Amino acid sequence: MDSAVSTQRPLRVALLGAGVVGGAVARLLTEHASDMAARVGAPLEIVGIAVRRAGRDRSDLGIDPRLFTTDADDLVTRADVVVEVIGGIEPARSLILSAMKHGASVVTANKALLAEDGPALYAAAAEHGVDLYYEAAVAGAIPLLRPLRESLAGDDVTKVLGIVNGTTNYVLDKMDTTGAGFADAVEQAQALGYAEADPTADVEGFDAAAKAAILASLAFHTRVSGADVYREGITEVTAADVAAAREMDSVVKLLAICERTEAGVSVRVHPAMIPRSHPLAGVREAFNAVFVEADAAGQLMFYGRGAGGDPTASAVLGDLVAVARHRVGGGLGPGESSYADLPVLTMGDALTRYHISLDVEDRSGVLAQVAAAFADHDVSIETVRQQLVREDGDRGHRANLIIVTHTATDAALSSTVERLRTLDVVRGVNSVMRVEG
Ligand SMILES: NC(=O)c1ccc[n+]([C@@H]2O[C@H](COP(=O)([O-])OP(=O)(O)OC[C@H]3O[C@@H](n4cnc5c(N)ncnc54)[C@H](O)[C@@H]3O)[C@@H](O)[C@H]2O)c1
Ligand SMILES: N[C@@H](CCO)C(=O)O
Ligand code: NA
Repeated sequence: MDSAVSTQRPLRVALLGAGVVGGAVARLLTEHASDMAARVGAPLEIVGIAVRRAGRDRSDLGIDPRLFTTDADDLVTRADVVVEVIGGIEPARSLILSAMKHGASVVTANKALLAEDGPALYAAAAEHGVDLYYEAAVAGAIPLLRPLRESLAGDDVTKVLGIVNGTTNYVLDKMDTTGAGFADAVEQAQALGYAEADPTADVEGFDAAAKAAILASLAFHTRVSGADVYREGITEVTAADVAAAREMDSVVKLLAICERTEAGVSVRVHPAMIPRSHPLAGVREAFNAVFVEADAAGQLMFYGRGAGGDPTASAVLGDLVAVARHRVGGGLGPGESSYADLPVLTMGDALTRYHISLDVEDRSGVLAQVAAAFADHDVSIETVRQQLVREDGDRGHRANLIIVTHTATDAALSSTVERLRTLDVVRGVNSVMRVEG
């Protein structure tokens, strides 16, 4: 340790939560204490770790057991930096606000809270002159928020598109490659520490929607909350959808899509087919990948581990070093930037493409009726493929019709599907999936 470090008073770090992420943060912070001190310019001293249950054996973390406390309210009043890795809205929000009020900078991995109440946290940070950093909240270990918030601050971001939930990517990957069932794959993701405490947040797309809100807010200098994000999870993705994608030489991925258009910003999370040749199709297991498009920079791609204890702790510790440096050398990181205040569009206005697989009667005039449903909604068809399926009793042959559209508004596309469902000649809608890439 250099002499400058040893003469600085230690910075007091309070850790809230010792679960998957908190445990990894505590262990790595202890193992790398002298390097961290050299990088910060002062030693980092853990003054306490708030846990829900005292007395549990946590000897694997290599932490003095006397540091564990169940009194988080007290702990946040006696720290220079508070690291919140409890998750959820309360008591995380009250603890963060109290920490700031008592002068502490905050590092958090809590996307749910940021997407629900980010502006209030930013306002409190500004009021009390402290930092709020949260790189771990989106795409875990991948440096993504700092590039958006700082490196690209001089550019105009037009689109952010990516896979930001490791659990669902793991599940879809296992369903595609090993034929694993949905429940088994979710259980494996939980055992590996990828899933949220309640995996509903992952599989229903809430986790990805929270991340999309954070990404859109930073990318477009506009407040976007989790509630503004159109959301569909993966629980409705069927084996038929995965098979339909395979037929198209495509895969199904849960995508987060943030776009700036003439009219405003569109932010959505839903499963979509992407061609196997697309770089996002090659993102396997619990990995994350995010494309960013900016006017001057062009296309950028970020790839890495988006979940798991150590990868997430890497991002938390990077933030901890950044805010601790500010404590030593003065200054603050950037606060909220929402000056652009662009309108957030509804899903109906989003521009997308659909892949639709229909079972139809195979006789004259059927294609014309189907085509008319598209034309009536001003949706242009890109390709149509027909396969004979089998005899269907007295009703003659049945065929499988696979239609891929050109780009249209989601409102026009979904109305088209509604119309198709009402046609007598359409015997069943096998699969409807948006297409990206
Ligand atoms: N696991 C990941 O891969 C990952 C990745 C990125 C971000 N995150 C985020 O990190 C945060 C923590 O996630 P995790 O996976 O470590 O969850 P976890 O459930 O493993 O850990 C949370 C811990 O907080 C404790 N806790 C709950 N309420 C508490 C309270 N009032 N006081 C003290 N402790 C309390 C729980 O007992 C638990 O041990 C969440 O916000 C999550 O969204 C997780
Ligand atoms: N549950 C989240 C953790 C990372 O935020 C995921 O699976 O991606
Ligand atoms: Na990150």
